[in-house]
Amino acid sequence: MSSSTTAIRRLKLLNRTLGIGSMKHRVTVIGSGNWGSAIAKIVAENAKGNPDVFHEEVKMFVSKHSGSRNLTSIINTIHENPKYLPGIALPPNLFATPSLPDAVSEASILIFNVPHQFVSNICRQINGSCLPYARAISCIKGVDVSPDGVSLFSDTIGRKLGIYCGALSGANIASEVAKEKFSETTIAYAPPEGPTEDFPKGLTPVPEELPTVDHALLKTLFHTSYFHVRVVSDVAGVSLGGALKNIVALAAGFVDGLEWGDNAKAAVMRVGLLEMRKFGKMFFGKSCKSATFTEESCGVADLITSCNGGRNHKCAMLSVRTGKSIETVEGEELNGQKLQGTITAREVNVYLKNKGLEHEFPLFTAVYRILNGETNVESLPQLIETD
Ligand SMILES: NC(=O)C1=CN([C@@H]2O[C@H](COP(=O)(O)OP(=O)(O)OC[C@H]3O[C@@H](n4cnc5c(N)ncnc54)[C@H](O)[C@@H]3O)[C@@H](O)[C@H]2O)C=CC1
Ligand SMILES: O=C(CO)COP(=O)(O)O
Repeated sequence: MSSSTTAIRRLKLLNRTLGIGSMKHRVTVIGSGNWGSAIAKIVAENAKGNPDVFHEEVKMFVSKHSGSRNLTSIINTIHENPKYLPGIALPPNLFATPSLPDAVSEASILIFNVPHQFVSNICRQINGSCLPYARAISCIKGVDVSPDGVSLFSDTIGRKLGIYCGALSGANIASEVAKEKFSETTIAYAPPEGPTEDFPKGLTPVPEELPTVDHALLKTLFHTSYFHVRVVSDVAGVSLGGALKNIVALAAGFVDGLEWGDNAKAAVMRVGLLEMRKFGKMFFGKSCKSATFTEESCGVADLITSCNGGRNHKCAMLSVRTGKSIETVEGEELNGQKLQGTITAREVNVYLKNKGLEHEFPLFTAVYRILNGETNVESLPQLIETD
């Protein structure tokens, strides 16, 4: 490095330290549902608390499909999201906007937090509006499956927008986090250093005037005294844990619906955890670490919380108890919130069937067949029985 480059760097460092001419990150949350609003609350609080790194104003995109007229102006007036996160005060520095271009055009950090079935459409609407050097985090629990391929939503978002996207997932029932009850989460962030298949020219660098987006900065943005963040590099493990546990949570709900007791539920959770890990190993190879499923919040901890207090578990249980379809229960019970497990079970099954691998994942396959009316919940034990 030449002496003049070193001098400029020193000057920038000094300026940054003194707050002169330094740039700050602008943060936007894309999504305003149950988890979208809870995460927006946290990052808005942390943005305000770290004025040297972040602009105080955090934007939150509110879809016109939110099912509540004027939700944007209601949120901005009463600083609460009465549709998706009622009773929780949102910070006044969080600004809701119904416009995606307005939400993303100046943001250097984008946080994606919408039900996974809406991601492709949202990316299509964003394309071309976001900063080329923006960095993103996906809080989405789902996988992007087509008959011949399975992708992480972090990769899908990154590829569609031409920016790097990491992932956040953990044992995080939104209503508990929003009430500031203690929980942990896992963030995975590992941007490539050189050219890759998705980024043949490499990533557009974050301007030097902006604070580096690294593990420490992400912790500053998401960590609180009640929401403990661990940052790792296994994006596949973090994303798959959150997506696949939703299928297992449906199985746990079915079992609870039959009142088969805790041993039965523990059995489907054990088998489910093994299938989650096997899916990661089989389709994501070395980029997915076994330890992520057992050591991080995004793995076994999320499985436990979701199989007890999650929406997938609740709707599956009520479906068995009432004899109503799970889609009917979802419509009646969730006030517009969306299940991810039912869609994921079907998407994963299309992929496994196409590969001739349904038999390798008997629990995932059984859940799909129960949802599809091809078998009944009472058959679960024999469907997951091994030799
Ligand atoms: N709620 C929770 O406890 C947690 C949820 N997650 C994950 O976070 C992601 C987002 O979930 P939530 O915020 O809970 O969403 P939600 O289940 O509350 O769904 C409502 C959201 O969907 C949006 N929406 C509805 N119809 C739409 C459409 N046609 N186009 C675009 N958007 C539409 C609404 O605007 C709103 O943002 C999901 O992948 C979920 O699995 C992760 C951890 C906890
Ligand atoms: O992911 C969750 C908790 O970590 C919430 O799961 P549900 O979508 O089943 O409510």
